[in-house]
Amino acid sequence: MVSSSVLGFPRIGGNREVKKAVEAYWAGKLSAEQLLEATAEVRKVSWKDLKERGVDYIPSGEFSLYDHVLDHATAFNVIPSRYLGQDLSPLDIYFAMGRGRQADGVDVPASEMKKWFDSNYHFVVPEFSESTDFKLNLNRALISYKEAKAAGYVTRPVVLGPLTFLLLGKAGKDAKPGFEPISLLPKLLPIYTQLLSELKAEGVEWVQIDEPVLVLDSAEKYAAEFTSAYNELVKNSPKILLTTYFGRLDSNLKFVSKLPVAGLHIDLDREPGQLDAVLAAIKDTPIVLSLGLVSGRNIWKTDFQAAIRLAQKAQDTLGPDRIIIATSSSLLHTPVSLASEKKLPAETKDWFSFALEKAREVAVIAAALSGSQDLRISSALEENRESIAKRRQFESTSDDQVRKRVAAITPDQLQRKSPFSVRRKAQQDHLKLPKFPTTTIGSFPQTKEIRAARAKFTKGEITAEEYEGFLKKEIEEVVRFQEKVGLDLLVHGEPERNDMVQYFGEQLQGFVFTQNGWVQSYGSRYVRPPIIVSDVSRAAPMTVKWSSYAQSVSSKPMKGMLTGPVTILNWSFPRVDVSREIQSKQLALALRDEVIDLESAGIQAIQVDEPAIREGLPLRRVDWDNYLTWAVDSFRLSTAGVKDTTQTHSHFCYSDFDDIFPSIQRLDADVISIEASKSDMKLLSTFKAFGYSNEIGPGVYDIHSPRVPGEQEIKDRVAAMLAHLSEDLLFINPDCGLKTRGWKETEASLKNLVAAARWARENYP
Ligand code: MET
Ligand SMILES: [Zn+2]
Repeated sequence: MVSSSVLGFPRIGGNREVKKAVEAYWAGKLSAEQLLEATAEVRKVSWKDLKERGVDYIPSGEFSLYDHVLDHATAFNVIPSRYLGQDLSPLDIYFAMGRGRQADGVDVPASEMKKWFDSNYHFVVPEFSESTDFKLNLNRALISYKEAKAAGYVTRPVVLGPLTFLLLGKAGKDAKPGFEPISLLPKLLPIYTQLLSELKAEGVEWVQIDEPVLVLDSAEKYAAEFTSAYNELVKNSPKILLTTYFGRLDSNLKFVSKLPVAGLHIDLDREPGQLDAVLAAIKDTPIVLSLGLVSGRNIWKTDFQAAIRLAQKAQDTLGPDRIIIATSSSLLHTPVSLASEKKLPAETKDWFSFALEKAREVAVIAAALSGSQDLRISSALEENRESIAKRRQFESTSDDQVRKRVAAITPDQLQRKSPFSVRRKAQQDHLKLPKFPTTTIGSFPQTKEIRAARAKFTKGEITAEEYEGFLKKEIEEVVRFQEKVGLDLLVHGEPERNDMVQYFGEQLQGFVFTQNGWVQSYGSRYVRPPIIVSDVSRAAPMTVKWSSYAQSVSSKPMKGMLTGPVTILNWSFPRVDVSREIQSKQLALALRDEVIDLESAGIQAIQVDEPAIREGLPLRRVDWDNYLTWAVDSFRLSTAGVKDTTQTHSHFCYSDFDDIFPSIQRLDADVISIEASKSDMKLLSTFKAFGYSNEIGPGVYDIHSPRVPGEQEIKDRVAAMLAHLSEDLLFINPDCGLKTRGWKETEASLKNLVAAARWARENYP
């Protein structure tokens, strides 16, 4: 019999119960017991839902109040000393690590977060050192297994693998120079052995051990460590399902197929091409293969016929008892259920599958492969065939205008009229910015009033005219504020935006939106990614009204503000019937028209933000060039249509550029702003080493904290920057938008920033 499985489930709860309970606990409105009760209920419902949909292997232990890597670290006693000795409960230590804590005399910043592979989910980076004292504080896998069993469900516990745990971690502050977390493997394995043997003693049949690092190039270096670790772990353990996802095993398959594990999971949604190689490598072993056919990363209904075709191949080679039909990864990256979408047209809704619908999909595919005669299965297959056919038909109805336009893109459309040196002169004459120009990254505080007005407008409680009047008043106030503080290049402040991607998605053709399609970004922060369903085009100008209004009330130059094509694509659920490259170029053309319209409306500087360009980088290095080529071309396509006198800007809120530096240069933006306030100035020497020639504003202070940077502190930063960068190229700005800040600290910080710029003008004339 072919069986079915789900690798992990969203944690938010069907009605955001977990998010609400966690935030209520933080606000002191819920006790720890009440929090745990509320979340236990959500887990119980998830198990029941998965069971009812016919899933054979139901996960447990992957639920989290904040982040599963943080769960794992605290359970294994990997807790930096700064969080200890403050009289905090284990739960509060856990949250302090995730989000920092500033209360009752305790003041500790949060641990670093990083993006989980190429997703928009952030995990808390574990910190290791020679003195890390691994202990099993909590066998979460065992506890959750028992919890599920008591509720009547037999589950397959999920555990983060030892290699992934160490390789995703970093050296803590107390580590000696040159320390590498992987050196702790021998010390760590006994703890895993303890965990696994306790599971075995409890009668657990299978355990899912996640080792997603196996889809990275870097895993190849650790073949010996993987081999010795798993040889050790299998000695006293339930059957191990070694789980990989988000990519392909490639050359790592050589050693992975020889590991003594009972099962292997591969992602066939992302990388269907790896199936043949994997089958060849494991066919003479006893390994059970879990086929990740139902996407854990996107929301499209699975094409059963295509999935069955692929699975049949595996079944022919391995036999029905050695295959499992599974989601490609945890369903963490998808919303809970389509059932709560009341506004999507039925036809559109029929294209999608969220977590619960996906759970049914794995069960149906498995039953079909087992030759089930159940009428419900045959009718599910039939419905799926019809639905997919309808979707294919819809997908084939293209917007020919848009497609032709993409096909007709010429190299000169990617090229500004003159080289930077010529443009720079033209822009100096045109914009007349002083030396060390001051500017901001776009947004100003999104106040309660702004959010309330937006909510009223959405609910129809105020008219479009009233809402527009409100926004114009906001814009004018923000402009007056910037004039008063003395900034040089102004912005309109973005009060109209609900979100930097959603706002544009809502105005473009080709997107649809969910009411309840929440996906975890980090901790209790969830986003609702728009879904791209068809060819993208711009029906009408999107921001021209706001920017030109802002310009009309000031004599200082105004910077237009757009989100870039690659960022809109990476923060949406993309289509799967056309490539990401095509979608990105369609977006780029729509933005190109907007950029040209802004210019025609008298806007002399235009910023196109691309904060997501780096996270979209493929996991395998061989795939980088292709991605970077179309990503950079898309940015150029959106910005290169303007005159030499118009200054283009771009913004990235990170500083990890070493790997992609030539691509940043190739964007050929006149000015870029980057996050350099938290990193040291080493970054800037990279710019110097690569001979970066255009203008640049490395953030002079960190906007992620309410702390006001002193005037002297900013002067010192500017001076340090000038040791690396030419004084003619330096812009002075914060390191990201100010939307999450309050007005008080914004005013104080920007005054100091302007004072520092004035000081620089006097001291570096
Ligand atoms: C995450 S980058 C944000 C850029 C945007 N223009 C803002 O200021 O909010
Ligand atoms: Zn930013």
